[in-house]
Formats: sequence, structure tokens, C-alpha cells
Amino acid sequence: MQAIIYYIRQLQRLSGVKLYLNLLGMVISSLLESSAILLLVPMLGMAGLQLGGTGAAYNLPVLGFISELPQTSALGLVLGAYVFIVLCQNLISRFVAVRNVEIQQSYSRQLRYEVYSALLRAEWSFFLKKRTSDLINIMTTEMARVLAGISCFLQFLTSLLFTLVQIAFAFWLSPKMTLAVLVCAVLLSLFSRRFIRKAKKLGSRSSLLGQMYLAGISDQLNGIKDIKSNNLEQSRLDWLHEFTGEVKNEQLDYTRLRSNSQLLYKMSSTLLIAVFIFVSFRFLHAEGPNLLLVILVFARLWPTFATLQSLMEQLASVLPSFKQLKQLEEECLQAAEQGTSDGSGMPVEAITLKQSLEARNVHFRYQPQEPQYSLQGVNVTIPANRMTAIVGRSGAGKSTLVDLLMGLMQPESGDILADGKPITGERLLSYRRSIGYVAQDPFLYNATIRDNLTMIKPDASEEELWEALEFASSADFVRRLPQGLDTLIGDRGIRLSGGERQRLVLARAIIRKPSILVLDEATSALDTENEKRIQEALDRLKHSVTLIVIAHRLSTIRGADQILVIDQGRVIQQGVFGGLASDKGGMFSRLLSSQEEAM
Ligand SMILES: Nc1ncnc2c1ncn2[C@@H]1O[C@H](COP(=O)(O)OP(=O)(O)OP(=O)(O)O)[C@@H](O)[C@H]1O
Repeated sequence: MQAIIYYIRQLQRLSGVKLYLNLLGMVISSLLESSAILLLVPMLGMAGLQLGGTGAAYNLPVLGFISELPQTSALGLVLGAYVFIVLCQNLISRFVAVRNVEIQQSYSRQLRYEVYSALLRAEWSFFLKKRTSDLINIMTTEMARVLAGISCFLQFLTSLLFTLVQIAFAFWLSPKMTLAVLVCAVLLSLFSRRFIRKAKKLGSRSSLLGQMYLAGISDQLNGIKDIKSNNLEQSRLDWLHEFTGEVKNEQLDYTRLRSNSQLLYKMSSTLLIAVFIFVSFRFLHAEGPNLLLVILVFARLWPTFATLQSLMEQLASVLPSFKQLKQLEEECLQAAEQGTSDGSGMPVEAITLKQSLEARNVHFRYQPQEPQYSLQGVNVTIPANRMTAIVGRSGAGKSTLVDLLMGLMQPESGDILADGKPITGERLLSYRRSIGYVAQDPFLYNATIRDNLTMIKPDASEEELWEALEFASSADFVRRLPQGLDTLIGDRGIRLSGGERQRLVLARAIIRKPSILVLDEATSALDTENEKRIQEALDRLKHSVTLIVIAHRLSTIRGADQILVIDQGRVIQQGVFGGLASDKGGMFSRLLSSQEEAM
């Protein structure tokens, strides 16, 4: 319940007086609705219309003048008043409905924005621990359930107010009977508490199933090539078949629960009304309008209890979603990077690295509770405007070192310094803006080539775009495409070859003219000719940009100004290509020989 209150408070803060005005509108609307129907009976009685039995039993002093009018005028007046009240009620409820949507949609927008910005501000290590599909699930399905839950809560509040108004009316017309109805309602609600508990449990199961479904489907669609090439289609379909069976059962359980509770309310309503009529008629000797009133009061009051019960069950079923969203927000807050937003929305100026980038006695491990360090006691200096290559066996710690150098993660102990200053706090974002990065597995957005490039530099001119493409040896293939720069490249750039993707990502990385360019195996998918062209371009670049290159193919780093050899999280060798190659007992020479043998 705490989580719901937290989000409702947010809604209250955002909507302010509008929310209260709407609630007031709802009260007035329900007041008018009640009065329209409940007052019709006594008003008609006063107008002299005999409804059987003894006629008007409830004299309303304020409306006493009606009985003095001629019958036709009185009837016209009463019916006119009835139409007027209904019109006002409908106009108010129309206004309230539109305002409700406005309030809810503004809140939905704000909530999505807040959660997503908290997510984007979380540090990289947060994402390493999270499953992407779980985050997508929270941002889509669970978020939608939370918003539906908020709407449900507002409906609950409206129904509650409506019920209170109905009770007040009913009490005014027949206190005894209202008390009797209330006692029955309280007893029934005590009995119905187990429905709410069960709805909460089913809500958790539904959330879990949704999470599992998204995780399964995303995994499989990401690995669709593997599924097709290994003929795994049937096994995946079997998984889906089994899974949808569980979803079906869960939905059936939920429907059973809701219809059971509604059945209980409907049956008790029928039973109670029969008892009330019998008692009123047999023992209280009520007739005509009195009996009609008994039915009216009961028929209007009881469904509101049933609605309240149904809304409470719905709320209980979305409670787990509220908890999940709140937990995600809290985790993001805990994992927030320092200095990544000053809240002003002002563009951050990139820094220019002038002297060096330095790792000083850096220790790092992914799981603080485990003894194994991915990096230990690393001391390196990367001179500005030079090319530094990082090599080592698989799992040696190359990517970890580069992630730390890029400020994506913070060392457990030790420092990362840019021109002697730590890249933490306020400096982190401007430092990050000075970096261009090309990953081992190049990522492109499902958009046009132009969009992919301008995403990094929105104000890039046509000339700058082609210059970057030329640099990355991509201009030729882009020119050959039917729509050139405006060609759509598909999901993750699937319509391009691996090498074309890599060159495009390189073009994107350099379009912002970064001070530091990090290439993680960036030329692995290139043919010899393109690799040579990129090597030449990098050689030209290396005097104006600080280049950090992770390389498996050692032939690509002959021109590096410095090579760092890493093994088991430590820098074990450091030097230039020739020097390291001639150290025959060293790791570099062993890596070189094994590559030469493989060729
Ligand atoms: N997200 C992670 N969680 C836990 N351990 C990790 C994680 N990423 C890497 N490691 C571990 O840290 C060590 C260094 O990994 P790293 O990715 O830096 O190696 P690498 O030299 O870049 O390897 P490769 O050349 O295969 O990419 C490895 O032992 C690896 O298992």
C-alpha cells in the first residue's frame, strides 16, 4: 500500500488543485444523480400523483409549495426539475471525465519521463546486473499496470465519495434500513477480505509471468539466427505452448476470483432485498412508496459496495507492479552517476585532453563479495594525442580497463585521472562528451544512416557527414545505396554487412571530433583493404586525438605509440611493437607467434 500512496502523492503534487476540483465535481455529480432518482418519488407524491397505497409519504418541507400548484403544472415542474438535474449531472460528469483523462495523461507522461531519466542516469554497472528484458517489462507492462492502478484508485475514491453521498441520502430517507444495509455490507466486506488477498497473489503471479514471457521472447528473437540455423524452432514452440498454458490458468483463476466475489455480492443483494421487502411488508406494514423506496435505496446503494469490492481487488492485483516500479526507481537512485545531470538541461561542454589519461593503482571487481579481481594494481599512463593499444588474452581485463578509463564504472580503489584530475562528480559528464567509442559489436539504431550520424551531432552539416563517412571508408558504400544517407538500415543495422556496420559506427564516433577515441576491436569485421584504409586514417588521426585501441589482430597495432599487455587483471608488459616482439619470453611475443601460426 505504501507504494500506491507514494505514487498518489506524486499525482497530487503534479495536479494540485485540479485533482481536488475533480473530486469535488465527482461528489456534486453523484449528489445530483442520487437526488434526481431518489427525489423523484416524493416529488411525484407531492405533485399529487398517487403511486398506489397512501400516496406521498415523504414530505420535503422545501418543496412543499409543489403540492399547492395545480396537478398538471406540479407534474410539469417536477419532471422539468428532474430533466434539469439529470442534465447538470451529465454535464458535470462529462467535464470531470475529460479532466480526469487530462490529469492521468499528464501524470503518465511525467512518470514515464522520471523513471526513464532515472534509468538513464544510473551507472553502467547497474545495467550489467540487470536483465534488459526485465527493464523493458517494467517500463512497458508494469508501468501501464501502475497507470491503470492509479486510474483505478481515482475510481475507487470517486466510488467511495459516491457511496458516502448515497449513504447520507439513504439515511435521510430511511435511517433504519440504511443501518441494516450497512451492517450487512460490513459483514460481507469482512468475509471478502480473502478475495483481496488472493487478488494480490494473482497479481504477483501475473507480473512474474509477464516478465518471463518478455525475457523468453526477447532472448529468442535476439538469437533467431541461432534458432533457425540449429533447427530449434519446435523446442521454442514447445516452450511457448507450455508457457501460454500457465498464462491461461492464471487468467482463469483471476476471472474465477472476480466472478466469485461478484456472484457473492449479487446473490446477497437479491437475498437481502427479498428479506427487506418481506420484513417491511410483513412486520413494518410498509406499502406503495415505502416499498418502492426500500427497493430504490437498496438497489442504488448495494451496487456501489460491489463496485468498491471489485475496485479493491483490481488495486490489489496491480500492487506488485507499484512495488516493482518503486523498487526500480530506488535502485536507479542508488546507482545514479554523480554529475550526470545538474537538472538545468544545459548542454555540457566536452573537455580536451591535453597531457594524459592515467589509471593509478586501480583495483576493480564486478562482484564485491567475490574474491576474484578483474583488475588489480593497474598503473598506466596514456599520453594525449598518441595511440595506445591494449592487448591480452581473452578475459584478461582489457574491456574492463577501457570501461574504467571511459568513466563508465568507478574503481573499487585507486583513481582514474584526466590531466591529473579525477573523472568523477561534476567532471564526469563533460569528460564523457569528449569520448568517441566504437564497440566490438557495433550498435546502430533502426533508422536512416543520416539519423544514426546526426544522433551524435544534431547540427552536423552535409559536408561533415560525408567527411566522417570518407574517414571511416564508408562513403563509397553509402553512395551506392539507392537512398544514400536516407537509407533505412533495419534493426541494429541488419541490412548492412558486419564490416559496413563497423565502418558506420566509426564514422559516427568521429563525427563529434572527440578528444579521445576508443576502439574496441573496431576493425575485426573488415577486409584487408578496408582495414588498411582505416589504419591509415587512424595513423593520420593519432596526432590530434588520443586513441585507445583494444586489438586482437596484432598486425593492426604496429603503428601504436604504446602497447599495454594485460594478463589476469594486471599490466604485465608495456612498450612499442618492435621492443615487445623481440622480448621472446614475453606474453606479447607468445600472442604474436600464436597468431602467425594460425595464419
Ligand atoms: N559483467 C560482468 N560480471 C562479472 N564478471 C565480469 C563481467 N564482465 C567481465 N567479467 C570478468 O572480468 C574479467 C575481465 O573481463 P574483460 O571483459 O575485461 O576481458 P577482456 O580482456 O576484454 O576479454 P575479451 O577479449 O574476451 O573481450 C573476466 O574474468 C570476466 O569473466
